[in-house]
Amino acid sequence: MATQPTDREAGGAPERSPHGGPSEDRPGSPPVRTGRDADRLLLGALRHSAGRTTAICLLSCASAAAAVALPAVLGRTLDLALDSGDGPDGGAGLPRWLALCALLVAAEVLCDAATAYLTGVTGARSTAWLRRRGLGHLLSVGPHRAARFTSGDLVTRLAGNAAEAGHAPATAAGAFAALVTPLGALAALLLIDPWLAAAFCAGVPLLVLLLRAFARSSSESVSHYQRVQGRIAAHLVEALAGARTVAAAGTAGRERARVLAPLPELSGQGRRMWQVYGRAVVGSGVLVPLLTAAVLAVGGVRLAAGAVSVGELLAASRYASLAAGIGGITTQLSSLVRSRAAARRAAELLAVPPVEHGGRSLPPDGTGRLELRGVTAVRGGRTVLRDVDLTVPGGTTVAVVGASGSGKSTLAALAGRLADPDEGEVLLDGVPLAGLDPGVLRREVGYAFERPALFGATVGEAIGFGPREVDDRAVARAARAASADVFVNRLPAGYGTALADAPLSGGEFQRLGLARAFAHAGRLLILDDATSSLDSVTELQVGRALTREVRAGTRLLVAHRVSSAARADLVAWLADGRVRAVGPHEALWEIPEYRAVFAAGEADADGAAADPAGTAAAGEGAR
Ligand SMILES: Nc1ncnc2c1ncn2[C@@H]1O[C@H](COP(=O)(O)OP(=O)(O)OP(=O)(O)O)[C@@H](O)[C@H]1O
Repeated sequence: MATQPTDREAGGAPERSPHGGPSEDRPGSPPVRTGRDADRLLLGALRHSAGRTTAICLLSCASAAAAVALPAVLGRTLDLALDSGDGPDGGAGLPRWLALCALLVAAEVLCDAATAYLTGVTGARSTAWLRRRGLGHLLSVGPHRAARFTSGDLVTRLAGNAAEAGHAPATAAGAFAALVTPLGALAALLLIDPWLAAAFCAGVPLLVLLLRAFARSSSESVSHYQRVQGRIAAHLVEALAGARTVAAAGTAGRERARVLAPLPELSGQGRRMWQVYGRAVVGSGVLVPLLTAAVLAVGGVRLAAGAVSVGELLAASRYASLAAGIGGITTQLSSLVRSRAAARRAAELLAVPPVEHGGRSLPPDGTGRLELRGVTAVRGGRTVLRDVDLTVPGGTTVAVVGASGSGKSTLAALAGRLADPDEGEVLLDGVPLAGLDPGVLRREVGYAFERPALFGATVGEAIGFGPREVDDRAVARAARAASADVFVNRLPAGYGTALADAPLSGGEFQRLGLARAFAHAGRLLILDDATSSLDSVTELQVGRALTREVRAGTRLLVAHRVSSAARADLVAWLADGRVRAVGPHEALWEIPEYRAVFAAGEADADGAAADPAGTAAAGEGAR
């Protein structure tokens, strides 16, 4: 058995990395250049939202310009108001300057509101773009390669990490604009009086050092934090998938401890992040008032010397705070650091190479001849199948048998290209599967699994779900062949019953999976342990219907029961990573080791062993 239901359903024998991240020891693993890949991904997101990002930039710059102009206009207004007491014309133009002040305040507020709206929209759209790309890529790499990530880790990457990375374009635009205000304020200080600008600039190197240290330490702890989050999510998904086993074993406490084991590490990294952030905020919090005070002190001296007016001093004090606002860029920087770390995790997913397909078709008159030539498959560093040669003539049914763990599911996955062999090739009607057009491949090769995943809103849709459209009659026919029609008709709305409202037993679930495979049967149908939950009578009925009522073609059945092997035209017996023998069941039955394969699996081994033709099928024990 493969490690967990989803792997089994995917038909692959995925390799797991013990730490839940990408497996680095896999042969053929891509080199993960995630730093550069992350930047490329963020640039892609930026290009995707170029229009909105530019608008954010322009609006933020307009708001910054209004903020920078306001102190000068206020200063001028103050000077005019002070002058108005000196003579009858002293206050001329004051109302206009007051109106300009009001206009600038209104412009700043409106620009900020529009920026906030666009920032939200851009973040959401970029996140959606990243998620679509990630999900599309994940589906294109195939179940075997995707299995290097655990489900929980994938959810974290596609949900949380994509959202964090998706905010990068808007944050970058905001950060750029956040520089405009301090730089504009510095320029204004320079214009009012160069000494004021010089007083401010004396403290700038300290501010730069502070920001650099922050960016470095923050990046490291944020990456670590996100990795630990992914690990917790992976454990949680495993625990939820195994909830029944955990409850039955009474190990809920132990499971909770396992899921939450990385929590102290997460909390440590969280504290470190806050410490780094806190240090930066305190640093800039101390530096900013000091800079403002220095500018004001120099401004006071210059006022006394008559080099600046009272209004200009008022403007200078405001410009000093605006220029010191460069320290506030820590917030944007922190957000960008998080986005980049998150983009790195999303880029790891995108670095997995997609399955490459050819564009070839199959000969129209092909019968479904399947050939495995020199096929080797390595799983977890162990060679599960070694140099396997197997030919299944078109239109025949071959049962693949062997002890548990002998590689039956691995072979079934390779036969329909749910995974590629590490060496050798698989051909269908003479065409290598790797060269086939993906549409042709999925139309002509069908699968049913031990634990199928059902998609669609209703039971009927779940059966009809597949590479081609099937009408209601075909759905009903397939359900009949899979012995599913009786229980489906008993459901409140028959085939129209919502899947969520259909209480299904394991065997009924399996029969819906079989019905789906039958409805879409192409020239090769692979049933990987897909009847294991059926009682012997139903299994016999399904076996017969498969020959008579489903589109004729080649069948490859992973079988554990004597009766399944006995009904097949040929049996391929796997042992020690090789095909030990291929032949009719009756002929193989003469070999004691072959009989022993079933003796271990059959509850009524004695009866079964004495019945090579499997005619005691109705009495054989379910596995
Ligand atoms: N992801 C994986 N990492 C490491 N080893 C794996 C992985 N998947 C499968 N294997 C190993 O490959 C071997 C073959 O697995 P496979 O599922 O093909 O066996 P099987 O014959 O179908 O077994 P069963 O009859 O129990 O279902 C097993 O020893 C299994 O432990």
